Amino acid sequence: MKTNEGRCIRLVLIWMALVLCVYFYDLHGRRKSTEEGAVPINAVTKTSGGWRRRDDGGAEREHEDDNIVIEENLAVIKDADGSHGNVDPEIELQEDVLPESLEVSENQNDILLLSNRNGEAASDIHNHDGASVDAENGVRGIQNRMLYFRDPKELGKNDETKEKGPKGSNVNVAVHTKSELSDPKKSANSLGAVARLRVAPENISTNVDFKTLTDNLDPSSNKVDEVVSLEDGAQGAPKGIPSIDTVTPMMRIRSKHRPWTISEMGKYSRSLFTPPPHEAPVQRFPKAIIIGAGKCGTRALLEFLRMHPYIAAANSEVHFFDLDVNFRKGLDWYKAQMPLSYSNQITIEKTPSYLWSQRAVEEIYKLDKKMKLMIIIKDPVTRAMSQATRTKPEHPESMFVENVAGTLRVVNESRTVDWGVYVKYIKMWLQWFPMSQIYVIESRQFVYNPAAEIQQIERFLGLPPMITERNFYYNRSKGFYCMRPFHVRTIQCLAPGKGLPHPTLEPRVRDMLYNYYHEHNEALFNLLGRRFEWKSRARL
Ligand SMILES: Nc1ncnc2c1ncn2[C@@H]1O[C@H](COP(=O)(O)OS(=O)(=O)O)[C@@H](OP(=O)(O)O)[C@H]1O
Repeated sequence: MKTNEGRCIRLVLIWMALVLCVYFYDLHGRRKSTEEGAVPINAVTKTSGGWRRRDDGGAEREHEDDNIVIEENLAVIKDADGSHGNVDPEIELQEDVLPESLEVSENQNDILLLSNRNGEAASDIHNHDGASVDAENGVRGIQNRMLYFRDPKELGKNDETKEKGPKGSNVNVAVHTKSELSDPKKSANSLGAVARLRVAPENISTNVDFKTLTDNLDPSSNKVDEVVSLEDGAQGAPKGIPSIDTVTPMMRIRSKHRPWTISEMGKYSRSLFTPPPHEAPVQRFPKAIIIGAGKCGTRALLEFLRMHPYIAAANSEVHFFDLDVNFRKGLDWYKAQMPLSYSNQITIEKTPSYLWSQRAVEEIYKLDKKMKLMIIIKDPVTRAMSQATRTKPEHPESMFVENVAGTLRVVNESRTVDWGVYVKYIKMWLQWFPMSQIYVIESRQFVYNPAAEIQQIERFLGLPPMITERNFYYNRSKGFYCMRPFHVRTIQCLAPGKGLPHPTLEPRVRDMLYNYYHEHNEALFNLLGRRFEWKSRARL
């Protein structure tokens, strides 16, 4: 009897101890999640001055000074400067690089979509037709932005693929450009292009951070299982590859820091974006285009605008209207370059050389008389220098002046010089479009205060005002603002190739250029009805 009683008491005590453990564990967990600042997504609403958060008891709290970053299904509260919490080190957005981070998601397809750091599909990086790939080691080809791997059901069926393992194992993929492959040094160093894909078990979605992985990979240790060579300019995919429509997707790889995708926008917060009910997203022609000017900040402008949930922006420069090779492909091809969008979004693209193309003016007008056009311009001498910096001539002066019979003259027929005569080109557009459809931004204003400029563009495009200073982060070492999009917790800066120091130009040549541009700039200020603080005529 006594033993039974004792047993009962012991059981009760164990039960109580268990209850207490669960209670403290739960309490600790809750506290931890509050300390980390993560709350369910449906508990936060965006307000004009910040965020409103509803706590468990239903009480509402304003977070004016805090920055709430929407992550997968949580809203993470951070200090206003973004320093609190786990903000990743800066992530560079690169224009012409290979995948930075890949995600394998879902379980029923045999398609891999490779994106670069901009979220651009691999085939887009090199050409718009798709690129051929090394068909060995399970890689079947690339088509319509999709890279096809051997059906994982086949993995393990022969020696070649066995080591890659069945579902749930890791596969390392190296993606190289053709030029990288032909240069052994570059190839060895191109670990930046290696990523490990997880052949996902059911419904597991894995984020693979490219940078972290590459740190762990040793090029000499032959750890790469797949080598994908993207041939520049190669046409189409190997035969026999089913089209996207006929293949059930099994794995989709996408850039972790890729731009906002529409299917996610509504999911994150309906206060940020609400797709029209019962509507499937489709590709549409742009309603607004950044037409130029090259080297004046067009990429920054596009990426900053892309943060707006009601904007769907094409990733790469499309070059449809200016390049014969693309123009010949027709408007269907053009539309196919556009991202999926809902009818309440505005599709935009940027191709900085449209500004200088007569055909672009006429064809864009034919496509849509109501097209909104955005032009960002900078001091033309700085623009010319920016262009010269990219081509790295030993004597940049040779790009601007020539010696004719012992006298120096500005080579005004050279494109580097001529493209800075903005007034001539804006007038060309004005022959077809009214000024009310053309928005001109001055690059320096944009560099110093991007939020204010983007807010004006929101008005120009008729978009709900959403972008604020909170979406920007000033990077002192770069001297530029970087982005803090709504939906990712990283700060995103433009590629390091932007903002490189310009070579010094011989003062005499620089002054000649300023003198050359003087009257054109004056004509531009008259046309626009405002002046920019550009250096004026120099004394020679
Ligand atoms: N936020 C931010 N981050 C980085 N760079 C910025 C930014 N805003 C403007 N810029 C300026 O953009 C210049 C490059 O212009 P584009 O993007 O139009 O170049 S391109 O025509 O697409 O090649 C580039 O010119 P350079 O300084 O000569 O590289 C930058 O000055």
